[in-house]
Amino acid sequence: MRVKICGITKPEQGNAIAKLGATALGFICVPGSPRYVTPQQIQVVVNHLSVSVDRIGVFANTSTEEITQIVADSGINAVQLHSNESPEFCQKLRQALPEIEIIKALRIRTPECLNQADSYLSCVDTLLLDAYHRKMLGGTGKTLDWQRLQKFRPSIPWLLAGGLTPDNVLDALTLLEPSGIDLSSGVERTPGDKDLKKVTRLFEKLGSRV
Ligand SMILES: O=C(O)c1ccccc1N[C@@H]1O[C@H](COP(=O)(O)O)[C@@H](O)[C@H]1O
Repeated sequence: MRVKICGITKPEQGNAIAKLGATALGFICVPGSPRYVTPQQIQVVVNHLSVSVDRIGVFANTSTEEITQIVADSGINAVQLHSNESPEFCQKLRQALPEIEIIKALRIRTPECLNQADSYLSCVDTLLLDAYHRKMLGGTGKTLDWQRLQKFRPSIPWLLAGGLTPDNVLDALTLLEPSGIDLSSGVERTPGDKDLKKVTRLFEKLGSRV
């Protein structure tokens, strides 16, 4: 199972988290987020890594040109689209960046929102489900109603996000079988400052599932 730890801002924390077992690190490329990092800051974290992990840039309604530039400048190898990006936009991005994994996040406000997934299946590599928040795009700490996701079985891989913590992750995984999980605020002290004790506890809880 993939384990993405998102909102990395510090090189030593990124490397420690990768060594603890994360398969992906996430970098917030959304100005205004307390976890925002520049392409140059991402590059420093990437250069500091002593183990191989995916490096996922998180974007919100950013142009294909800007994403392409940030990919070139930062060393990320996957792009997570976390706002209202259309399937047409995803298709355009795929043409611009054929080698880069495209992850489309769906922020689930009502059970009907899950139906949106169908229109992205042919133009992205991976889906991600996050909880909807009226004022914040992500990193909210809000959980989804996992019971209601039990019928969500898309034909492409998907990641479960939204308010996961070392304490609740096994409850989620008892109900669901995502291809991976994504945690941010549940393993930090303050936004952008990861708590390595919480990350260690996460991997202890996950055990052989990783
Ligand atoms: O974390 C942010 O600040 C952020 C900003 C804009 C878009 C997405 C963001 N984070 C994403 O939020 C989810 C889960 O967060 P949490 O575990 O509930 O705190 C994750 O996919 C992040 O990539």
